[in-house]
Amino acid sequence: MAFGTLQDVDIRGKTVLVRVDFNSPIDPTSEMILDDKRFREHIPTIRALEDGKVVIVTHQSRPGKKDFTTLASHAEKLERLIHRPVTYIDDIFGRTAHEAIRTMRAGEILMLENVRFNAEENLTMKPEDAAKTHLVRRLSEMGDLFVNDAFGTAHRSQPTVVGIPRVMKTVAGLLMEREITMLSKVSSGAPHPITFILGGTKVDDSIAVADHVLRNGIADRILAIGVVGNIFLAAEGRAIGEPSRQLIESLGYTGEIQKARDILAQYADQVLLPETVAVREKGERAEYPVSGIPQDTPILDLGSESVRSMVDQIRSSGTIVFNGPAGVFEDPDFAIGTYELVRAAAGVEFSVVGGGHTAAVIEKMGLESAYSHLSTGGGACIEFLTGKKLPAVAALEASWEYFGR
Ligand SMILES: Nc1ncnc2c1ncn2[C@@H]1O[C@H](COP(=O)(O)OP(=O)(O)OP(=O)(O)O)[C@@H](O)[C@H]1O
Ligand SMILES: O=C(O)[C@H](O)COP(=O)(O)O
Repeated sequence: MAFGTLQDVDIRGKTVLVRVDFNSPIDPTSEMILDDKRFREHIPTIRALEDGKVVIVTHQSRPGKKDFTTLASHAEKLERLIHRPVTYIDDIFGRTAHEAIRTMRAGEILMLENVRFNAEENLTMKPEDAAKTHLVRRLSEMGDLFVNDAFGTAHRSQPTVVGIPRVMKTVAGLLMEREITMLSKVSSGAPHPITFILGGTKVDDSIAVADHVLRNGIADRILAIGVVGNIFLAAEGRAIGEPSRQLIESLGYTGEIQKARDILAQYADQVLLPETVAVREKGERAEYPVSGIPQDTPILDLGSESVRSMVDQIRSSGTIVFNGPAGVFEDPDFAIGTYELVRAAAGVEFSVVGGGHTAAVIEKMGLESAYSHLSTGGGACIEFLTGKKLPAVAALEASWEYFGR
C-alpha cells in the first residue's frame, strides 16, 4: 500500500478525526435508520482507536433530499452497536464542537453534526482548493491525526475527503484498507476464471465496468442479467418487447445499446446473455426463449434454462464479482434468478459484491459469511472497478508521502 494505515501510527492520547460514511437508508416519516450495514462495517476501526479521543465526521444524504437530516439517531445507532457511549454534538466546527473536544478523555467517542450541513462539503474541488476551505481549516485544528475510513465516499473529491489529508497526517481506517485490498485483488491475484455478473438497472455503470474489465483482460467472462441483460439482448437485435424498451428509454439508457453492440462485436465469446426470460402472464410466471419474447409485457427475470447455464458458469469460476440482481427480485415470482445466482456465487473461492440490492439479498439469505467481500461503496466500488484512481486514495497516498515518512 502506498498510504499509511492504523498500524503505522500511535493513537495513544491523540485526538483522532475519523471520516466514516454512515450515509444510510432512512424512513422519511419515523427517521428510523433502515440498514445498519455501514455502521457495523466501521466499528472495527472505531474500536481500534480506543486509546485515543475519537471524533466522528460523517454525512447523511445530500442537500435537497428527504433524508438529509441531523445525526442524533446515527449516534444512538452507533452507541447501541458498539456498546459504548457516543456523544452527539449538533455542531461541526463551531465553539460548541471545539469545547466538547477540548474536554474529551481518551476512550471517548463524539459524533459531529452532518458535515454536508456545511455548504463547502458539497462542492467538488481539487485537493489544493479543498485544503483552503473554512471547513478543512477549522476541522483540522480540532485533531492531531485524520483517519479516512469512508470508502463509500472515496469517489467524491470533496473537502473532508481530499482537503484534510493535505493539511494533516492521514491514514486509512481498517474498512478503507480492506475495501482497497479486496477490490484490488480482482485485477491482480484473484483466481481465474474471473466472472463478472452485471445486472440491476444502472446500465451505464455496468457497461463501463464491462468495457474496462474485458479490454484489460481482467474478466474472463461477463454474465449480463437484469436490465443490463436486456440492453445486451437489444444490442444483439432481439425484440425485447415494448415495456422493456420503454424502461430503457425512461432510464435514459437508449444510447447504451450501441456501446453494448460494440462490446459484443469485440468480445462476443466472453459475454453470456440470457437464452430464456420470465414474464408475467395472467398473473403468473411464464417463460419464453429470447427468440420469442412476448412484445406487450416486461421481462422480469431470467428463465430457468438460463439460470441453469449461468449457475454452471459461476460454479466453474475461481472469482465472481457480483453487481446487481437478475430480475425484479422484490416479487417472489421473479426472485428465482437472483437467488439461484447468489447461492451459486457463495460457493466460489473468491467472491466480491458491489451494489446494495445484491448485498441485501445475500444478507437476507444468511450467506454474508460465505462471500469474500461485500463492498460498502456503491459509486465508489463501481469507479474502482472501472479502473479509476479514487480521489480519496490519491489523497491518502499524497498525505503519506508528505507527512508519513
Ligand atoms: N428486468 C428488470 N426490469 C426491471 N427492473 C429490474 C430488472 N432486473 C432487475 N431490476 C431491478 O433492479 C433493481 C436493483 O438495481 P440496482 O442497479 O439499483 O442494484 P445494485 O447494483 O444492487 O445497486 P444499489 O447499490 O443502488 O442498490 C431492483 O430493484 C430490481 O427490481
Ligand atoms: O452512499 C454513497 O454512495 C455515499 O455515501 C456517497 O453519497 P453521495 O452519492 O451523495 O455523494
